[in-house]
Amino acid sequence: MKKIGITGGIGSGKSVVCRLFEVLGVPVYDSDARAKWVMAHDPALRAELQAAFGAATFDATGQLDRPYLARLAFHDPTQLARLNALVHPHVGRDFAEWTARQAQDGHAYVLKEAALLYESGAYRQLDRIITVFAPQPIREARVLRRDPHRTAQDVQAIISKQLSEEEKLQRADFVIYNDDQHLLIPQVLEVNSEVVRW
Ligand SMILES: CC(C)(COP(=O)(O)OP(=O)(O)OC[C@H]1O[C@@H](n2cnc3c(N)ncnc32)[C@H](O)[C@@H]1O)[C@@H](O)C(=O)NCCC(=O)NCCS
Ligand SMILES: Nc1ncnc2c1ncn2[C@@H]1O[C@H](COP(=O)(O)OP(=O)(O)OP(=O)(O)O)[C@@H](O)[C@H]1O
Repeated sequence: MKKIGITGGIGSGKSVVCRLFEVLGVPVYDSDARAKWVMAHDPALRAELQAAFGAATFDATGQLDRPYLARLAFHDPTQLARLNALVHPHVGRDFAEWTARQAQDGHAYVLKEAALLYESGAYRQLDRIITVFAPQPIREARVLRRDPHRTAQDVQAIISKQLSEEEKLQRADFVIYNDDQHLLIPQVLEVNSEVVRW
């Protein structure tokens, strides 16, 4: 079974594009959601996070304090590198287990959706990569609409922690343009046929 990565900067529209692939019956692994899940549920990881980032990492009810971690990680490269080093190996293992389960259902391919496929090294587990592209002003506007708690400065700080779109475009096997100029569905159908054919 082929393993295809789908990446793109914050607000590029990865999740929207993945919903279209799901309509075609393609299983999608959502790295962001799974990272959130392991951080909430894996006792060893919770202990490691608390040791690395202090008692404030979890609130009084035991929930991960995401705004606290976002302030630390998205404004300090050392803290972000520590967080990534703790979380990404868990996501890599979780993806391998998930993929093994999907293989039993006879799918031609699965998708792994992640903002950080190259940065995390996850691309090495994958056969081909799709990049979803949108220009930065459009991405910023989308994220500010979607996440009212973030400021333009927050979004720019996150963008500065991600690989440039130019590099993602250069390294991609397929590009889907989600720039308000191109239609998404025909592009998804085209990529799907190429992946199935190859
Ligand atoms: C720092 C955290 C707690 C902030 O949580 P918050 O709810 O504010 O943001 P959320 O998780 O929804 O992320 C928003 C967007 O930021 C970007 N982003 C997330 N993590 C990272 C990262 N490590 N580096 C660069 N960009 C990132 C993505 O585009 C993401 O969709 C959270 O992002 C986190 O735990 N990140 C580390 C895990 C990770 O790398 N996840 C991304 C894919 S595996
Ligand atoms: N073509 C589009 N037209 C209008 N709105 C869009 C379009 N594509 C995405 N959006 C909206 O922009 C926002 C960002 O899209 P989405 O959540 O899919 O991005 P993402 O790449 O998954 O971002 P992140 O890295 O933050 O997870 C969402 O609110 C989504 O509904």
